[in-house]
Amino acid sequence: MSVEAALEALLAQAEAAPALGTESLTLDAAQGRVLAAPLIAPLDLPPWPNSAMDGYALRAGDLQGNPLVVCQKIFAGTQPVPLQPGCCARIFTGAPIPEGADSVEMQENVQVLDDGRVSFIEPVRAGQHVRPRAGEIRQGECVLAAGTRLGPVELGLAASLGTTELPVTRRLRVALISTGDELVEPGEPLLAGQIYNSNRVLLRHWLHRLGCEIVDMGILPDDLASVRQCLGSLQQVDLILSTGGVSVGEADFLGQALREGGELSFWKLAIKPGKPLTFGVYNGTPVLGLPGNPASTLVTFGLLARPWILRRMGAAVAEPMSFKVPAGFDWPRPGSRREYLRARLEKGAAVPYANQSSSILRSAAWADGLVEVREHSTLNIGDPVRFIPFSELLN
Ligand SMILES: Nc1nc2c(c(=O)[nH]1)N[C@H]1C(S)=C(S)[C@@H](COP(=O)(O)OP(=O)(O)OC[C@H]3O[C@@H](n4cnc5c(N)ncnc54)[C@H](O)[C@@H]3O)O[C@H]1N2
Ligand code: MOO
Ligand SMILES: [Mg+2]
Repeated sequence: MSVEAALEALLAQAEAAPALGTESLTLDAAQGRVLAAPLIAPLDLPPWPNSAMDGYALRAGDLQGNPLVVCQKIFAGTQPVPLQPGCCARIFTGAPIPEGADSVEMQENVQVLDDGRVSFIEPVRAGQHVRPRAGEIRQGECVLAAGTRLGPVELGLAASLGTTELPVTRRLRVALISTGDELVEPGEPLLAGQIYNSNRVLLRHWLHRLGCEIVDMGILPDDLASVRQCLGSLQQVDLILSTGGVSVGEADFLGQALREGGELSFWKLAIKPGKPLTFGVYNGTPVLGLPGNPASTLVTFGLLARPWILRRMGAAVAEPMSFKVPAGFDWPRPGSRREYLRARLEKGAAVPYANQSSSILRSAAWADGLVEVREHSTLNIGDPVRFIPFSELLN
């Protein structure tokens, strides 16, 4: 199955699922969540015209080349009085423009005369350096569309409108399972033949960044009964996410558990790393079985699980932004699978980590992102390749 077909099937399944409930959260609690309804501006922004500069507010038409009398001083946070003809006002950035004024001149372009009047060195264009009422946002406008992921900027914008709470989709409940008799948790002694469970920490943090609630099932032993018992026990979750045990080994049980007790939707993609990715349903709960190799876990989670999770939570944009960069390598022997190399951007070109073995997580720590190398196609140095920055994938 191609990467595109798998992604399409996953997104279709996410969209067909019953919509998640919503909840109202304070701006502080809403970080990383998905807006469940459009944010409509409750007021004009700015609510009243204010000065963009430290200088003098005036009516541009008053300037017939003669100096103006400074009749008031307006600090930000104070209220001005209407401007009389022949007057101008000393004004500071952010302060309200007095009624009757239509422009502001910077103090650098004004000469203060001995008698306190000011003469304007430069011609003044009506409207200059004034931030008009509703110049940024008009009351009733849709400021953030439903499906927007709420980060610092979106939350700041909501605050600028006086919003204290936002409607967001509830957290997706994701059961996280690490399979493998060889696994132990960091902190335990490493006995012969054991390795530390890194996928669990990788995915816990990643799921947390995506706004998910984690039901951590820890490590499952490699036996069918344990896998089926665990899958069967998970009723109240939106997704079962497992790592390991999805290839063709005699200790790989996830596929069998799905075939016997649930539904195996698809298995094996034309992707490297991540070929044995498995997707199915068990007792009505979607099950995503990621490969155990940590780099495979990372690539399949980033490119396939993450879009499913975001779409399931109602995010308008589920897929990461990517862009073309010149390949800093050649690729004379293409394979039959789409490859995602962990690569750095060096002098604007994509340079892959020396060892692309899918068990090497450190390649991702070293890299800036993934370079997509298409199946069956050779590459010469300098050819454009699609680059997906980790800054996109990991958030
Ligand atoms: N004869 C074949 N063997 C394999 C094939 C194949 O097509 N023919 N596929 C290979 C590919 S591709 C991948 S990817 C791996 C995936 O195998 P599994 O998903 O079954 O993963 P495991 O066998 O359970 O583990 C693979 C590897 O990763 C280590 N691992 C597992 N879980 C963790 C974890 N939580 N933290 C850190 N490391 C983990 C595990 O010790 C193994 O070394 O199959 C290939 N085999
Ligand atoms: O698909 Mo695997 O991750 O190539 O080793
Ligand atoms: Mg295996």
